[in-house]
Order: sequence, then structure tokens, then C-alpha cells
Amino acid sequence: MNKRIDRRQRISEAFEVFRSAVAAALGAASRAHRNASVQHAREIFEVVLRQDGIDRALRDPHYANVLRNPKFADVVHRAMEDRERVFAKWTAEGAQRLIDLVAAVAPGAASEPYENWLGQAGSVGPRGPMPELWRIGTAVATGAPLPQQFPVAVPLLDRAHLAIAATPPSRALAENLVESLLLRVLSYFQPGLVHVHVWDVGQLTGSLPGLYPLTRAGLLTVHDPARPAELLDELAEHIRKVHTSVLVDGHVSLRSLEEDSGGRTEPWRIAVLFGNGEPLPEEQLHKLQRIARNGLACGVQLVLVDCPISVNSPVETVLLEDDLTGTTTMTGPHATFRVDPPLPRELVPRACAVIAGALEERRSRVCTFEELLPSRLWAARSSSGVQSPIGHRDGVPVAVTIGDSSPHVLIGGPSGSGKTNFLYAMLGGLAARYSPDELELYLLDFKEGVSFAQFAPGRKDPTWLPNARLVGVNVNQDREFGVALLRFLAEEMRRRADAAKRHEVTKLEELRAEDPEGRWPRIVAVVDEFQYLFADKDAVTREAVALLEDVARRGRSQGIHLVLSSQDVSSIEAFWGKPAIFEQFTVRIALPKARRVLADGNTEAIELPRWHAIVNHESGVKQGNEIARVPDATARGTMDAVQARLFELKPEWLPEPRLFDGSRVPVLEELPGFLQLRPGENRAPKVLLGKVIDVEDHAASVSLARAPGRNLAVFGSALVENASVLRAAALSLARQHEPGQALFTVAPLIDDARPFAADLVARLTAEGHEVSVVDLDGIRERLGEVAAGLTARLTGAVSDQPRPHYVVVYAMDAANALLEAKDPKTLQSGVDGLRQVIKHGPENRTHLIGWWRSPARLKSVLMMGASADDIGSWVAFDVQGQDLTSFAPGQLITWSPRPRRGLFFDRFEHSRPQVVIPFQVPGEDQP
Ligand SMILES: Nc1ncnc2c1ncn2[C@@H]1O[C@H](COP(=O)(O)OP(=O)(O)OP(=O)(O)O)[C@@H](O)[C@H]1O
Repeated sequence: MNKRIDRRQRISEAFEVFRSAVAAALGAASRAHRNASVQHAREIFEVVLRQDGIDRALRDPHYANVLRNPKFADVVHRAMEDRERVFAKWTAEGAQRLIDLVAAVAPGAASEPYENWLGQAGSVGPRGPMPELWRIGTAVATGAPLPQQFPVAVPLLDRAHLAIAATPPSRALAENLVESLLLRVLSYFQPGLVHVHVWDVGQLTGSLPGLYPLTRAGLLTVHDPARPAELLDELAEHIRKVHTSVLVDGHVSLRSLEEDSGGRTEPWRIAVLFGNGEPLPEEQLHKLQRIARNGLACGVQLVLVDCPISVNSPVETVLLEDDLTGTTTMTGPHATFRVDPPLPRELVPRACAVIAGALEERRSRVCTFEELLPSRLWAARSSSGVQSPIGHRDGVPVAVTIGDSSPHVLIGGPSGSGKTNFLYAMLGGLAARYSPDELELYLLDFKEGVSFAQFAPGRKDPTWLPNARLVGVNVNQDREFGVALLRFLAEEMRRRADAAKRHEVTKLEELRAEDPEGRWPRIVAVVDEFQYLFADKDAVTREAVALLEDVARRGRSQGIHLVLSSQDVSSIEAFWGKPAIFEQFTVRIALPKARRVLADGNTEAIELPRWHAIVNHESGVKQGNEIARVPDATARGTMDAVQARLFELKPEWLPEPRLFDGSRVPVLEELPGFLQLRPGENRAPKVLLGKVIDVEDHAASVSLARAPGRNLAVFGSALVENASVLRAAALSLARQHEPGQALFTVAPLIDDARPFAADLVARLTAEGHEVSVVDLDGIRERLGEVAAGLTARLTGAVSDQPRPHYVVVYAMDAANALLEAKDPKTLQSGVDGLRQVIKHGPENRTHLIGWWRSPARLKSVLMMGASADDIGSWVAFDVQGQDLTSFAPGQLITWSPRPRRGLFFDRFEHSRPQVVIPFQVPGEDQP
């Protein structure tokens, strides 16, 4: 029995060992399993965590427990470490870089806290600097290890539109954002440089109530919510206007123009559209898309709130969420931003009132001439045209553009309305911007007075305007000078067209590109009171019209531009009768009360205040009107000061402008053409008579060749003028002969002529010439001797080289009766002698230079034995055109005499008579 018990005991014990072994084995397995599970869970967690990212896990409430579990602490720790390592660069410098960047490109009100600027009117003018970004809030990079804040800013004005999409809870935030942004912009720039338009689909009273004080100064326009089309049309019209009047000639945007011209010439327009999340009706949407597409180039900025639109132009987008955070396309999806807190309610209207007030004050302040000038003189290029501000509106410059698409300018305004002042403002601005290689000026003033005289060197002021190539003053009745200028321009136009053809181009801009070494400045020719050109229905007007038509039509592509100004455009029938000419004058400037310069029905000039001008680049149609206050440009220290500065800058080689002063009496002895005369064997002597009216400053001259007809007659009763011609003729001949080589007979046949003749004789003898003087009593005999000498040659009795002999007779007709008497012996009259001299003198080097007090008195002599043909050239003073026709067969001479002007015709040289200005005679003063 005991044995059995013992065995059982042993068995039990044996099983006990087994059980313990099993238990131990199971325990170990379970521990291992537990460990493995934890390990597995960690790995799975790490996989998930890495997949989601630690930053997301940290924000996700589902992760909260797990992240606290100490078992996963090392996984979390590792992930955090990795994140920190990855973000080390960002953490160290990322946010700071953004802070620095915004501070650099968004100066002043563009990014600083409102305390620094709100309530002050901006001071930055049209020349900038232009902020690149404008602050809207603060962001943190989502997922960065440290919640470092950095500013969020968006580009605006010329750079990108702004679209904001909000949810109902965040809509108010969107409005705050817009308000703050607008105030930043409005407070940055000088008042007037930015205009705001607001349209809100939902609210009749409009949004942004804090901005309302701006309406008083016209800086804010709140548009009717029921009529969005009105705003869209207005913006579209503005864009069109900028294209047609400002962005002419090559510039694609106001910004590129600004870079070239050194300043903004057009204010920005910011249009804020508050929508309701629904797209606009299709037609309006298309309009809006067009504005979005073209607006940025023309200074039109859209800010669209809940106004869905897809456009093909730069737009930055802001998305605001229910939780009042947002994202923007500027910072991408990895940054969450918060809109800056709203500006203090009560400060906004006050700030807007300050801005409006400052603008009103600016408006009442007169901009100065100095403000028309560029920051750098002569820095602009004229390849595609020239442009200069001529005045300001609301502190913003208003410019005139002259180029291929706005080639010519017409200025109108009654006397005293400021045309001349306007021209000065324009010429000052242009001359300061464009060097003489870029722009040449031809300035002609028909008015009494000397408004352009200061541009040429004068007795008091030796400086002159370097751009001026020609200055014509006191032109008054010398309409021929206007024609001469037009002729010169037409000639230059042809020269340029030929050069263009050689380079196979059609326009000046292309020619300049093809021929960079060539000098091809643009030419602006200004004619003040140009209606004088068309004063009579005569050959001058006909020629002027033809030339004007040619230059107006073809000048544009050759860089030749006309600026015509008149107090009475309506009276210029010849001009009006040619709509083709008129149409070329697309730039119209109307001064107060100007009539007919602008298009019919555009009567704004009537209401224009003093010292203002309407600048219109659209042929005068109403939409093209831009009003500018023109500064005083004629006072001392304005145009004259610029001229003095430019004079210092001018290159050495630049010649003085030619001055044509209609009131000046030319002086023979100062004329280069006279001083250059020398004795010469093989040339026919040249006789200078006076100056012709031309651009080149030539003398009128006749060649006294050894040929029939080479005599000179001077007609008219005007003593001084006739004596002047005889004197100039004789003195110029004297310079072309060695002393003793020629003989001069000087015959004053009336007493009044004696002083002139005596002076002439003195000068001729002083130069060593042989002079014989005869008076009325001796003339018949003298002519008889000369005639006999000629007869001897004609009959062959004498055959040596004839000696040049110039017979200068004052008032030849005084001897008519005396000459007509016949010699009782020979039955010859003195007239026969005279005829012989006139007819056969020239071929034998004897030339008659005679003054007859009327052409009829000479004609009576030229009946038999001599003819009008024997007087090959003549100058007439105070003689009507019809009285001269017998000396210019086949010509219709429409000449009305005028003081100190003669009509000159050389049948050997001229197809038509030309006007001459006689030289000064001794004792005669300059006016
Ligand atoms: N913008 C201006 N600011 C101040 N003064 C001005 C301005 N424009 C013109 N004036 C002054 O008004 C006067 C007349 O101006 P201006 O000579 O330019 O007129 P106009 O139209 O050319 O007259 P007119 O044809 O009679 O010569 C001048 O004394 C000029 O200084």
C-alpha cells in the first residue's frame, strides 16, 4: 500500500515538474508575445506617424492619447527630432527672411503697423518708390517645429489682381482685409494717385463705410449695386483711353512707360467688387474678364471678394475659412495666415478725411513748372515718340504724347488764354527730357512780339535752347517763312524716307534701329498763330496748304511732327477745307473758351477755368478729354532757368539755332555770303540784293554773266529800299574785282538819292575802284558815250577785252524827258543810247543797275530797240503785282506790297518771284 502511495506521489511530483515546465514555457511565450506586440504596435505607429507627419498628429485629437503613451515616447521623440533636423534651416532663418523681405519691398504704409501711418496723407509721388508687396496678415508655416510668425503680403497695382473667397463666418474678415489694404495704399501715395471704386452686389449703402469721406474729394466712387455694368463700362473706357492717349508708341504698360519717362502719368484705379459667391451674368463676366486681362497694364486693379472668375492674368487668391484662418497663393498651402486685426473703427473715417483734405489742398495748390521736369535731364529716348507732362490734375501729371500714332498737335484758345504759356510748358518738358540728338525743335511765331526769341541767342541772354534748330520771330507778314519751314520739313521728310528705303524699313523707329550710328532725332515744328499762313487766297496759301498736307500725312512715320497753335481755328478756311490735313492732328489742346479745336459737341473748353487746358489725344472727342492745370512757364526762373541748365549740358559741336527775326534789318557786311565774295577770272560776278526768306539764311542774288538781259532793274518809289539794293549790288560787285579792273558809274538823278550815292562812291573808291559820278545833267552824255563804245564793238571797230562797267543809276526815270529829246544834228535821242546800253551792254560786260520809280516808266523806254527781255532781273518795292506782269511774262503775280519787303524775279533762274528783305543802309537803325 505504501508503495502505491509512494508511486503516486512520485508521479504527481513528476507531473508537477511538467506542469511547472509548461507553465514556465507558457509564461515565457506570453511575455515574448507581449513584447512582440508592443514592438509591433510601435512600428505600426511609426509607420502611421511618419505617414501622417508629426505636425498633423500633433494637431489631430485622435492622436492625443497615443502621443501621451510612454511606450511610444521614443517613436514620437525620434519623429520630433527628425522634424527639427529637417526644419533646422527654416527654423533658423526662414521666417526671418520673409520678415526682412517684406520690410524691404513693402516700405512704410505698405507693411508697417497702422500706428506709423494711419491718419497721415501719403507723400510718395508719381516717381515712386513703388512697393512690390502690401501686407495683409501674419502666418505660420503649418508643421514647422516652432510656431514662428511671418508677415503675409500680396502684390498689387500693375502686378496682380486680388481675389478673396470667404465663407459666411469669415466674410467680415474679408471686408476688414480689403479696408486695411486700401488704407495702406491710399496712405502710402500722395492723395490723388489712387482712386477707389466700390461695387457691392448686396448692399445699397455700399461696403467699406469707413472710406466714405474719400468721396468728397472724388477718390472713392460707390457704384449702384443694381448696375455693375456701369462700373465695368467705366473701367473698360478708362483702359481704352489709356491705350489711345497714353500708351501710344511702343509702350505696353503704364509701368514700362513710367520707367522710360521717369514717373507715373496716370492714377491707379482700384475697383473692389463684393459679390455673393455666384458668378456674374455672362455678359458682365466677359467684361470683367477683359478688364482683368488688360487692366493691369493700364493701372486698373481688381479686388474681387466672393466674385468667382477665371482669368488669364496674374491674380493672387486669399481663401478664408470658417475658423477665420486663411491661406493664400502667395504663401501656398503650407502656411496658415490670420488677417491683420481690423483698423480701429473710429480712426478709419478720420484717416480718409485727412487724405481727402490733403487732396483738396493739393488741388488748390498750383503745381510748378519745376514739377514738369524729369529727375534726370536728357535721359529719355525718342525712338517711339516723345512725351512730357504739361500740367497736373489732382497732383498727377497730365502728359502730351507725340509719336507715330498721335503725330500732330493742334492748339486753340483765344488771345490771352495761355497758348504761349502752354507751348513753353510743353517745350520745357520735352527739351529737358530729350537731348538734341533725340529731339530737334523748329519754332516759328507769327505773332507780333517775340515769344520764341528767348530760345535763340540774344543780346541780353547769350544762352539758347540746345534742341532749337530754328527760331522764327516777328514773322508777321512774312508768310513765306512759314512756307519755307514747311518746305524744309518736306525736304527732310524725303531725305528720311530715302534713308529708310535704303535700310528697307518704313518708320523712323526702325531706321534708328537699323542705323544706330545715324543721327535721326524726332523733329517737332511749332507754328504759333499759324492761321497767318493762310491769310490770303494766294500762291503762298496754296503752297502752304499743299506742303502742310504732305508733311501732316507723311511726317508721322519719319518722326516729323507739327504743333500748330491758333487763337481762331474756325477762321482757317483753307485748312478746314482740307479734312484730310485736319484728321492728322489727333492731339487737340483746348485752352479756356477755345472754339472748334475739339470735336463738335465737345464743349468742355467753355467751362474750363483759367490756366487750365484740355489735353485730348483722340481728335477731340469728348471721352478723350483730360483736364490739366498748367503751371506758369513764362515767369522768370522757369523756362529760362531750364534753358540755362541745358545750355551747360550741350555738346561743343552743336551750332546755334538759326534765328529769323522778321523785324531785324539784315546787314550786308555781316553776311557770310558777302564776306566770301572774291575776285575771280572765270566766274560771272554775283550781285547780292537782299536776303531771301528761307530756312537756310541765303542771300538773294543775280549773276551778271556776259550775256544778253543781264541787267538789274529796281522798281518803286521807296527811296531807302531801292538805294539799299543798288548799294548791295555795287558793293558785292566791288568785292569781285581787283582795284582798277572794273569801272563804276554812279548816277544819282534826284537830290534825295545823293547821300546814298555819295556813300556808295566813298566806299567804292576806298576799295580802290575807279568811279565816275554823273548827275541828271551828265547822264545823257554819259549814256551816249557808253552806247558809242558798244556800237564800236558791235561794228568791230574795237575788239579788245571789254572792261567790266557797272552803271548804277538812281531814279533813272527822272531823265526820261531829257533823254527823249532828239539831237538836232544826228536826230538821235538819249533814249536810243539807253536802249543800246540795256540791249548790248551785258554781252560786253556793261551792266545797267538802275532804279525806276515805276515799272511803267521803264517800259516806255523799252519800246523799240530794246525789250522787257533785256531786263533779266528785277526787284520791286511798293508796286502792285499786276504792274509787274510785263517783266515776268506768263506769270500771274499776286503781290501786295508791304514795308521793307521786295519782290525779286530773275527770269533766268526763277520760275516764280520770291520775296527779299533789303539790307541796312547807312544811317538806318535796327528797330
Ligand atoms: N498757367 C498759367 N499760369 C500763370 N500765368 C499764366 C498761365 N498761362 C498764361 N499765363 C499768363 O497769361 C498771359 C497770357 O498768356 P499767353 O501769352 O500764354 O496767352 P496766349 O493765348 O498766347 O495769348 P496771345 O495769343 O494774346 O499771346 C501771360 O502774361 C502769361 O504769363
